[in-house]
Amino acid sequence: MAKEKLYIFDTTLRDGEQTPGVNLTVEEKVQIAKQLERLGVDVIEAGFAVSSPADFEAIRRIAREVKNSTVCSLARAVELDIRTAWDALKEGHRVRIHTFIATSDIHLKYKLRMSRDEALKRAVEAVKLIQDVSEGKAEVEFSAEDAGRTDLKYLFEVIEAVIEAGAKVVNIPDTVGYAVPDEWYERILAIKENVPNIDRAIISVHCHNDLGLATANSLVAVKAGARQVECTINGIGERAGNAAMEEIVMAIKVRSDQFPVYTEIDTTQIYKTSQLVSRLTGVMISRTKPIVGDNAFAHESGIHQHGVLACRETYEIMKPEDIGLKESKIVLGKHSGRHAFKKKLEEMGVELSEEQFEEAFKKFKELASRKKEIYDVDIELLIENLEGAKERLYELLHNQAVSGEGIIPSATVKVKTPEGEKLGLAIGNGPVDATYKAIKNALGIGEEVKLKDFKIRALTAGTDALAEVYLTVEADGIRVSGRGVDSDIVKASALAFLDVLDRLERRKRRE
Ligand SMILES: CC(=O)SCCNC(=O)CCNC(=O)[C@H](O)C(C)(C)COP(=O)(O)OP(=O)(O)OC[C@H]1O[C@@H](n2cnc3c(N)ncnc32)[C@H](O)[C@@H]1OP(=O)(O)O
Ligand SMILES: CC(C)C(=O)C(=O)O
Ligand SMILES: [Mg+2]
Repeated sequence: MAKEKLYIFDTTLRDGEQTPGVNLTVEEKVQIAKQLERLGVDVIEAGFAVSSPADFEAIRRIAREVKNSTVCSLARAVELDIRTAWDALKEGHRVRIHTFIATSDIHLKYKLRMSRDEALKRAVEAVKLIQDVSEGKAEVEFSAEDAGRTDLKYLFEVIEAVIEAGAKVVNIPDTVGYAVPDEWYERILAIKENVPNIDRAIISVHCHNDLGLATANSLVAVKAGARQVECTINGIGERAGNAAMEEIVMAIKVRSDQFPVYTEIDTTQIYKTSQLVSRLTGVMISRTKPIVGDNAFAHESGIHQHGVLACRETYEIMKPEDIGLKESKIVLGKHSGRHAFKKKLEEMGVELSEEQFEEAFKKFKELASRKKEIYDVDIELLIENLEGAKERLYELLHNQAVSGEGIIPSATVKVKTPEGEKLGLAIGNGPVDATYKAIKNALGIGEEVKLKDFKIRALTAGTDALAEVYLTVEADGIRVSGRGVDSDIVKASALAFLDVLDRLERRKRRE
């Protein structure tokens, strides 16, 4: 059977922004909206126009600047909300007003203080008003807030009435994340089977994650007939958040055998979008978050690493490239085995006899039992110790860096090399940058050595702490890491850079 399209309605900029502690500027919202457009979402809910001048302006800008996704504003079943939403959207390409009213008895009684009949009437009036105010130019979506806890028969009546009034999308929210999958499937199926005019509208769902079931509930709803899902990037949103878009989209892609639908999301944009949203909202992504967490494509245990090295699919159900990541990670740690360790040595260009290898592996396991993260440089050091101490090619004889308010940062270094002492001078973006440039000048190194990673951490507490700098550079396709320790951060950085250059030179000679 031919698959049907599942519309992806992104509410990162509306429900996602309701995450406590999140407040995006207009510029940030526009930046995220453009990335959502590149990702290929069908609808961007850009905000709630009446709620603040900033939201109004963000919706107005997004409606004007986004061409390939429908832009939407939320509006209560209130005339001012609807008129304000239309004012914000009217210059847009394809726009939608999403109006809502709560339909559960608990919301009607305590929050809205309305009867069921009154709420139904307000819903119908709101749907009609959107069409009048926008002269039919805005698409109409209606949500029955707290539909998960609404009396089913009354819910059928509300949905039938709003469709009759002109709603083209009827959204069924599990506002408080109370539903469980079997029950939610039955509810959506019941709507499909009992609302007489349901074929004139798209059924949508909007699931919250209070019980960790938002993705599961969204997916069963699709099986029951929903053809729009509302979701957010990284699952951010009110309380425990909304259904995470990346999870829904990848579940439908990876398990296409299970779903009668496809999406038009460019999944290779997922990782980039997730990082952008995390950076701008300040909501960190848990390492174990499905799809986009740091560990989603990382393997630390020996048995898994062995499997993945032999055939990726043994432990990976999707490709990192599918979400826009370059590759999966083999992380060395205390659970790693010989296969992964050997692979790492190969990548580092290290060749060992069988005996040396066993010795190195033993030392690696000892180190990994004490240390949380094992960097390449830790392994380099381990191998060096195995082979006996080597004389260094470069030695830092002198370094001086000047920086401060109103001063152009500059540095001088003197380095002992096999060819004699070399002096370097440079200015830079800061004392460390100037020092690196000075070292490059002293050693005659150009742009071919590229800095790939720079980590600094305090080894001890207090302002006199020892600083440890870890550095990775790439040159001529070779990646090398180095380390430097000193109580002076600039000197620790210089030592790490010379360490890395030393290893790079040895590596080149070895190869
Ligand atoms: C489930 C959801 O996520 S719904 C969306 C939630 N998002 C937000 O609330 C964020 C933006 N909200 C806001 O900026 C403000 O709440 C505003 C501007 C919308 C309203 O502010 P205020 O007028 O000060 O009202 P307040 O927020 O205190 O109370 C909500 C009012 O809206 C009414 N209301 C709530 N939902 C609806 C609805 N769907 N249709 C009509 N009226 C509604 C409430 O009954 C209450 O009315 P009352 O003032 O007559 O008692
Ligand atoms: C406005 C509606 C759709 C909502 O966010 C909810 O019910 O959770
Ligand atoms: Mg919500």
